[in-house]
Amino acid sequence: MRIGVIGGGAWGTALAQVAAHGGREVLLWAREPEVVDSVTAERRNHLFLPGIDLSPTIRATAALTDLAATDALLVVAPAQHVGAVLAATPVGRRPLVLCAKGIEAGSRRLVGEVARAVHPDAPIAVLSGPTFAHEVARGLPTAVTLACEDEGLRAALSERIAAPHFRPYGSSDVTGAEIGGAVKNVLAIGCGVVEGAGLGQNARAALIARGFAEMTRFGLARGARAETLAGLSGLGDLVLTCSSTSSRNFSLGVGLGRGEPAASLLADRRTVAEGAFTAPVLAQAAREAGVDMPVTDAVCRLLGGASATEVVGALLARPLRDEGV
Ligand SMILES: NC(=O)c1ccc[n+]([C@@H]2O[C@H](COP(=O)([O-])OP(=O)(O)OC[C@H]3O[C@@H](n4cnc5c(N)ncnc54)[C@H](O)[C@@H]3O)[C@@H](O)[C@H]2O)c1
Ligand SMILES: O=P(O)(O)OC[C@H](O)CO
Repeated sequence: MRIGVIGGGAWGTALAQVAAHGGREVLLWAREPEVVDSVTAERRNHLFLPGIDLSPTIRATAALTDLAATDALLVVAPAQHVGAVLAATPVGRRPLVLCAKGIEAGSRRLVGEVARAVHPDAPIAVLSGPTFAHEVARGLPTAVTLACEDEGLRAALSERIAAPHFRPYGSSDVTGAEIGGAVKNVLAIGCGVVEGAGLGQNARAALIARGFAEMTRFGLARGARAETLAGLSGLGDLVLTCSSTSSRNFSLGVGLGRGEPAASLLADRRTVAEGAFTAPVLAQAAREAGVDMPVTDAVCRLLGGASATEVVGALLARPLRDEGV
């Protein structure tokens, strides 16, 4: 199976490195000409994944049409751009493995829904989990969820993507795998705020636990399975992203918690903090589904300029309730 990767950011490049394990050929499409040039000439991606020597079997291209020569595509463009990039990609009936974590603004569609609308004949899989790109690219042990309804395709993709340090666990719950990854980015911004505002580790643990409760409420309402949300792509990724400044979402929250305005934190950044785009869409989708998501609403207020003191005070002042989901 020849693998194509759409997106030469940190994660697309790290996944290309995994897929190239053992000398297997990979074609990486990057939007930035300097990425194509540096991967081709130096086996490096200075822009998005500096310091990593890439496999010589990764070939880079600036032409999406070149991906016609591959058998399966890993889609690693940011969630807000997946629709446009896929529309320009020859796909047909080839499997799309979706690796972006987010919900499309405007349409409020999960990435899988976007991909199905653009390429209805392509089978869909989702790869998601606790995966900092720089760790994966360095060969550190990592496990992910690989969700696909078709059992045979799931097994074939898992075999093809697995490497000694990179272990996919199969699931048929595509929606659950998508929702965990999208929601955890929003919650990670909240955890970053707790850190930046100096609110303590008790508050962070409470936010992770109550955030997981609202991820579960939203996921179940959208047809996800509880076991998926409690697995690598849900709780596993939530714990990772809520605990480290290696996370762009957590770091954005740290800045907000210190009182820096969202606009300046987001301006001119080359890397993506998906939660900032997903938060308002998720809040709207939750309202429409009648699902209570107070932490997500709080993150929206913080992104809109409200102070951490005011937002956290309002969260704590909500009426007392039983724990549960
Ligand atoms: N970096 C990680 O550790 C990691 C891990 C797992 C999942 N992800 C997810 O992977 C996705 C891609 O993130 P990343 O970290 O590789 O990106 P990145 O932050 O390293 O780089 C930004 C990416 O956005 C692309 N981009 C910017 N504007 C674009 C446009 N108009 N059209 C198409 N592409 C555009 C750039 O080409 C680049 O590939 C995100 O959904 C992210 O949540 C990232
Ligand atoms: O840097 P973040 O916040 O986009 O997180 C990266 C990955 O999604 C962690 O699994």
